[in-house]
Amino acid sequence: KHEMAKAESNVSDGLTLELIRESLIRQEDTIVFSLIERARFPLNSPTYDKSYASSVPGSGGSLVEFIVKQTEAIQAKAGRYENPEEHPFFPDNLPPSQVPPQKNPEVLHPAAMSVNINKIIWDMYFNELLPLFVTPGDDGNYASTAARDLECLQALSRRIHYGKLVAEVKFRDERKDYEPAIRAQDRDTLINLLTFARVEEAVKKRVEKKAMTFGQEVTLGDDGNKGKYKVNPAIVSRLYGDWVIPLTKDVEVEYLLHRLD
Ligand SMILES: O=C(O)C(=O)C[C@]1(C(=O)O)C=C[C@@H](O)C=C1
Repeated sequence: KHEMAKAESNVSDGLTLELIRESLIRQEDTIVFSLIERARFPLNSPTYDKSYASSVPGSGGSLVEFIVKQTEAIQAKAGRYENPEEHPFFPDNLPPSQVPPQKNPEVLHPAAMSVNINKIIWDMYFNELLPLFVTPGDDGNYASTAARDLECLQALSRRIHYGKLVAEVKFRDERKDYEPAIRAQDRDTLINLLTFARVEEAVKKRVEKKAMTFGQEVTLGDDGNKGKYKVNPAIVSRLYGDWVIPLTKDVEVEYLLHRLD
């Protein structure tokens, strides 16, 4: 199947829309599982409270900011952000990679480097999404809570910034259609070109089903827990419909606008 997809593509590096969509589908598993893991804890609002962590040296903000900045610094040294699929939430003052450079194939246009919408993802996650899928309350597990938040943020960020690869392959496949719109810097036409409404509907239905499947209570014996899920499947579908897909499309448009620079 993969070989066929490759053969159909005129692209030398084997990048095809079909392969990229397979990766997006696989990443749905990671996102749904990371939400389930976060939902084990209640909101735990001190995790996000600037006064709670103010005595932690170098936190400069909340406990979650401290965990994310420190983790990103370690991962930067290990070469994580040399990979074009990874984007830091706090790109300023990250230490350089200390591992030998990897030979990542140059798939994307160099302008891709400047597209990072993690600030928007951060605000969406904490202000809109989190209150929808965790229970209110406080069990004191703030460090674990922050670690789970980081996993959700990284999974969402990777998926949304995959829009760069999606856009690149669409551009190569339909250059004649995309070039005039890019020259005219015409966002509306670009959005129309890159939108597949039926694919979006399928994505939303599939993530809802994954939330039901992965988030069910597994018991031996009676089915007293039937219909109870660890994360509300309707909210996972809404996460995709309201945020993940629109933000992926924003990344696609931003990337395409600079594709001919
Ligand atoms: O699969 C694509 O073609 C994408 O561009 C990805 C995606 C998505 O975010 O799931 C975004 C826009 C399309 O309308 C369909 C799906």
